[in-house]
Amino acid sequence: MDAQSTNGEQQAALLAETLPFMQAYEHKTVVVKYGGHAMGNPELGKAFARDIALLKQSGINPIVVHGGGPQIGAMLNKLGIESHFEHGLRVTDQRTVEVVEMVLAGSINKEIVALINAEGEWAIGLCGKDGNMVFAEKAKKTVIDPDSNIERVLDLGFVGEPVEVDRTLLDLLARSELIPVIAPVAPGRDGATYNINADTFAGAIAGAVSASRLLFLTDVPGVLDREGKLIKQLTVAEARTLIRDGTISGGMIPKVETCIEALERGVEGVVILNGKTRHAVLLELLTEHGAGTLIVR
Ligand SMILES: Nc1ncnc2c1ncn2[C@@H]1O[C@H](COP(=O)(O)OP(=O)(O)O)[C@@H](O)[C@H]1O
Ligand SMILES: CC(=O)N[C@@H](CCC(=O)OP(=O)(O)O)C(=O)O
Repeated sequence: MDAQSTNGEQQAALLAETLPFMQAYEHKTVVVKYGGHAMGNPELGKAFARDIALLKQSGINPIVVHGGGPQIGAMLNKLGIESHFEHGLRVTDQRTVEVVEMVLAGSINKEIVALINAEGEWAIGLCGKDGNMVFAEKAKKTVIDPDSNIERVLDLGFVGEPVEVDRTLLDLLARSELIPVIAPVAPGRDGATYNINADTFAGAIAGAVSASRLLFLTDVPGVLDREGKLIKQLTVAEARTLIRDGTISGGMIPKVETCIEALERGVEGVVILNGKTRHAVLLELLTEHGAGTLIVR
């Protein structure tokens, strides 16, 4: 067989594999959470934007929710503002929330919009404030102290939890050429601006629009066990045990908690995968060999 026909056969095999997936997702909504740790490499950023553009061109309805934790950290550092995390969430005072809004809804949001637009699509940058999309309340987070086993309430300042999501604007955009790119900042009915963990925000959006898939792009292959090996599938009960025993820690906690809530809200499939793999989104959605950790009921 000559090289040309081998190449042709490979292309046909690839098409045969991807077409049924494309058909299955046609007109379906896929929420992609693009984490701050998965950003930063221009080549990978372009590949991510290409994937999102291709989804839209294939008749799928992508919604991007992005984070930017490391980028917020760098800006706070520059400004000499200290910040620390509790249970994976940034304790946020008034000055910090101003920086969070500037970095998330400002520079990062517009960078992602520009990357997708450069792929020939029409992206629109939003945050929870736009179109009355999301309203938040001060987060009421409690944790059990592992030493004393006593529950304590965390005061995280202007950290919010989404309590109302209005899908009107997202439904309008789904019927248009526009791809929403959303920063996890939202107003409260009290007039304050809240900093919302991007994973939590993505879960709330995915739940409100009854997404078919919610993908979390991060900087690790998925949920890892104590030996650092990828766990390909996790039930909700197993995930809760791994949080309790400390195998899942830091930023992975809100991610996994969100996966659990999203499944409970009726999102069909939730996956945590490595955003540093080229074309991670396309590979996950359109091929048999899904990467990352699939969380199931
Ligand atoms: N069991 C675990 N498996 C994988 N990652 C974990 C685990 N426990 C904690 N982590 C940490 O969670 C991080 C991913 O969460 P986070 O830093 O919030 O990323 P992102 O910015 O993508 O949301 C990983 O880089 C890793 O350091
Ligand atoms: C309350 C809270 O922790 N908010 C996050 C929002 C950004 C975020 O979640 O970004 P990643 O997805 O890149 O981690 C923060 O201030 O870092």
